Amino acid sequence: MNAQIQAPSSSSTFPLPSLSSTSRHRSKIRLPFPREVCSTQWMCCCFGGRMETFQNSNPSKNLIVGMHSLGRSVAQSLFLQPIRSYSTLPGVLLTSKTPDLSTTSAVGDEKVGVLLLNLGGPETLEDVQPFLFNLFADPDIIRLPRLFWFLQKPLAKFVSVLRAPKSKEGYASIGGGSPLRQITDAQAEELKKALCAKNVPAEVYVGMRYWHPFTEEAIEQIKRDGITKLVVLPLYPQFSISTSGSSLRLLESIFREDEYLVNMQHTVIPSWYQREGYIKAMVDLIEKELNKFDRPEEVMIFFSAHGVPLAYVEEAGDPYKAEMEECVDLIMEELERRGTSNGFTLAYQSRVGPVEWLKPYTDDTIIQLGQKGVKSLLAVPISFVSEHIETLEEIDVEYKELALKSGIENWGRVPALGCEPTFISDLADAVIESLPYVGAMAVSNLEARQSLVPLGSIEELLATYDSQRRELPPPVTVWEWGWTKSAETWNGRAAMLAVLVLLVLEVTTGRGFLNQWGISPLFR
Ligand SMILES: C=CC1=C(C)c2cc3[nH]c(cc4nc(cc5[nH]c(cc1n2)c(C)c5CCC(=O)O)C(CCC(=O)O)=C4C)c(C)c3C=C
Ligand SMILES: [Fe+2]
Repeated sequence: MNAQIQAPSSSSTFPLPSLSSTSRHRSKIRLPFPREVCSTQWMCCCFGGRMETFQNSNPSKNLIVGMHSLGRSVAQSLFLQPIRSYSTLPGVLLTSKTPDLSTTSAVGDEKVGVLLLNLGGPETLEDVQPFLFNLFADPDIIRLPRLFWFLQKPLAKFVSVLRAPKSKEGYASIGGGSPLRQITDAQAEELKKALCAKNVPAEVYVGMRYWHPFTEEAIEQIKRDGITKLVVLPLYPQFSISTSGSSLRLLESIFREDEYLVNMQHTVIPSWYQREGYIKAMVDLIEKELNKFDRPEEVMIFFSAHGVPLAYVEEAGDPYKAEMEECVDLIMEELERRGTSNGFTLAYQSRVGPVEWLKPYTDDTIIQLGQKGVKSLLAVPISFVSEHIETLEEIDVEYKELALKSGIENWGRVPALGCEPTFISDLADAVIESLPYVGAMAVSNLEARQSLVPLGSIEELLATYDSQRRELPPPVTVWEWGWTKSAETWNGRAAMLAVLVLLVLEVTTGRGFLNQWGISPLFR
């Protein structure tokens, strides 16, 4: 084990250890949290000791990977806990997957709730522009330098109006709206049933970041229902500042303001891509689609993940890329264990705006694969567990067309997990495993709240990988003459500044180009 763990102080986070990867080609996983001194007892119980116990009693590699998943997910739910809950760790961690609820008091007098966090999507074409406004108004999506924070909303209005026609076209082509709400509601329903079947009755809520039902609405319902223990489960397998991070940031600000919520015990499972059940469910779906090809062994498995701007990973420390790569490795290892050893590629799709995003890009990669003579391609959407515009339109229509044009003859696509029973059952297990670690909260005064509640820990979690928050250092600082990357960047910045100046003039004087075009009410 190369993991090092912080000694948690009453106000510090439990870190996420870098588990030694079982990957064939992974060099190393970047640790998104600072490596500091560790409470040896805690580390031993939670990781070192536990891993040994499992390895001794169950030498199969399969199981070890599974325990990695368990260790990681439990660790992830733990690192948001206050120090006083960790005296319960060792015993519980060494028990079976389903803890004895009579000792964890997860039910009984307690009312357990699960809050599923998701992105949300426009339900009609009229919703598209306001949905895009909400998305671009999120400082975790458009990250402005501190000096320009006051422009976040006007800029969001501007960008959302500019993008709306293109987005509307996409949503129109998939039936006039996003299926996300319907699918997430169905997942919530199935999760509730799965929890009940595992003897953990719980209410399951859906809180969307950018459209209905908004996270705020879900929280109101949670309060009305008198939930006393809450498990927060973002529906993104891998963590990104722009997705789970943004939702947690919002949740933290809601919790901070609310007396009821400050008193409610909760825990967070920030990412869960390593879970055995999730990996197996993905592999089941891949195998099924592979077998539809005439020659399954010749098919290139093409993982396509939603991209993020490169600076999120390189400057802000977003663990997204590392988690994505590890997730793909785990899936390929499980496939190999089952006797499938196809070639595979990971690429990133859906970039927006002028900055550089994670590479390789999906479109470029498809063209290259065609040039290399690949004839059969199976696309696997990997960053999201529901069908949505980027699977139904971008992959199924745009990338398929590009692939066929590029010389690929046989095309297939793995469906999103949706309500796959193995997947839902694994989510239920993740919730149950996290219950014993739902934190006790401080109630009395602000100081106590700041030092003991997990909320403060969310803040620290966010700060550890995202220390500069919105102030990302410029990706290119030195000017180079010619049609160079730096020239492009500086031109882009100059244009951006000009737009900002025009917007400010528009807002302050009520005159300008938007007025002339008759769209000035945008800023009201
Ligand atoms: C893991 C998943 C996602 C990441 C990471 C992510 C980052 C990210 N997205 C945008 C901009 C847009 N995203 C849009 C839609 C959208 N994004 C995700 C997931 C991730 N986004 C989903 C599931 C959806 C679709 C929801 C649906 O309605 O079906 C859109 C709107 C659609 C469009 O116009 O293309 C935008 C815009 C950025 C800028 C970003 C990282 C900074
Ligand atoms: Fe997105």
